[in-house]
Amino acid sequence: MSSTFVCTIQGAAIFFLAFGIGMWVIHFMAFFWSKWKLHRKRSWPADIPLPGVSIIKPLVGEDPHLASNLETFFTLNYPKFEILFCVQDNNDPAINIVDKLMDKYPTVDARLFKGGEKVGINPKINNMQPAYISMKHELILISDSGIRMKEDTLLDMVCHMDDKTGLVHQMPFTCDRQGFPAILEKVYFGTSHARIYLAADLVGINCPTGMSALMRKKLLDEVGGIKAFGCFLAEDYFFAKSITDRGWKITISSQPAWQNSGYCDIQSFQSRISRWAKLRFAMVPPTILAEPFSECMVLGICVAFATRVLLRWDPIVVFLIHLLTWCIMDWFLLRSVQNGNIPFTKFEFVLAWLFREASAPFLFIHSLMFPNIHWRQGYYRLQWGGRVEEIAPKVKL
Ligand SMILES: CCCCCCCC/C=C\CCCCCCCC(=O)N[C@@H](CO)[C@H](O)/C=C/CCCCCCCCCCCCC
Ligand SMILES: O=c1ccn([C@@H]2O[C@H](COP(=O)(O)OP(=O)(O)O[C@H]3OC[C@@H](O)[C@H](O)[C@H]3O)[C@@H](O)[C@H]2O)c(=O)[nH]1
Repeated sequence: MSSTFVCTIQGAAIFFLAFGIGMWVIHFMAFFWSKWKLHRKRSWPADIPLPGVSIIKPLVGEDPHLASNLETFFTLNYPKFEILFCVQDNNDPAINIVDKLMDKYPTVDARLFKGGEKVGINPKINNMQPAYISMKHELILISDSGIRMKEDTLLDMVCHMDDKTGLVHQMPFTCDRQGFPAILEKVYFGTSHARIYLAADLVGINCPTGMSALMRKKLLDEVGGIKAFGCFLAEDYFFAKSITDRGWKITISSQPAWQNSGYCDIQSFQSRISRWAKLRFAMVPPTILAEPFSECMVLGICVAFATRVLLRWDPIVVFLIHLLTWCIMDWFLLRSVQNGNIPFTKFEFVLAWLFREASAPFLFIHSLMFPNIHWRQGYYRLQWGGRVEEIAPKVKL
């Protein structure tokens, strides 16, 4: 064997081992941060009045949980807020649900905006724009249609908005629902996704998902309002980037986001995760290189190879120990994020976990091979950097 070849193999082994150690550090950082940050109540100074919040709810169509999810916004325990529902289609079935809720809670300040306004490509921004220009409070909460609130969720978010903070976001998680797809979603959002999300929050890396984001409106107004972000599909990432670029902090709140969509199936879960991956690849291209190695199975193979080359350890044994310890760490992280009873057995957890971990590399390859995006009614092509253009719905996605 030539010495160049030996050096290359040893270099690769050292790289994989270092990456493996890095990922184990991330496991511990995420677990520590989940214990430190999540499910810990904060209070608001008694001598300062709570700021008003305009809650914008962009809606497209209905699902079996929509009415009960939306109702949780009418029963929030918060002194000063308005709810601004937005639908882009004048015949959207969500209109009926919103009308009924507004009749049921006449004392809650709520309005419905129909038709949106075309200010860019991002359909969610277009949908929200009319509400944005008529909102009246200093804080804006953008909250996706599938989100459910507890009575104190809004207060919890506002309590994290200190003088230096410009954006408070909720870490995505899920409500307890029945069936394997629901278990899979909870396992994903409580393990793999939570790990990176918490570690990123701990070290201040911009990693927010826009399903529930509370912001200072003046910070959006300073750069031209939400319409300035209409050229991006991942408006959430660029809201946060714009805010941190100006020296403000972003943080997660103590309650995770309670996603509770009435439609829960494996295919829509995977296409959503794949859509997010395509957004990340376009916005932050180094993730294309880093993500596969941050996945349990791929990293396990790499670490088994590395320890074989460097330490002569049995690769099968190393791989199996890696898998087992990763799975156990994930179970503890999930329990910490859930902060209560896990609504399924350990056997169901292992099944969902294995399914998710084994399918992750294939989803990654699929997302790279088919980079165009189908989101609700629209089809889009992403450019490097994250700008987007609309395309005809003819390409395989
Ligand atoms: C030895 C160190 C290895 C570090 C490897 C890290 C590899 C990154 C792996 C996965 C990234 C997953 C990010 C999950 C959250 C993002 C969810 C998402 O895609 N949301 C989009 C849709 O709402 C949103 O538009 C995207 C926002 C963020 C994109 C930026 C991702 C950068 C992630 C880098 C995290 C590094 C954390 C390191 C912590 C020490
Ligand atoms: O055409 C659309 C699509 C979506 N939306 C709204 O946008 C919100 C998020 O939509 P989905 O639930 O389909 O999508 P996701 O949960 O994957 O969204 C996530 O990824 C993309 C980001 O831009 C979002 O901010 C983030 O929440 C919903 O409230 C939906 O009603 C629109 O208003 N119009």
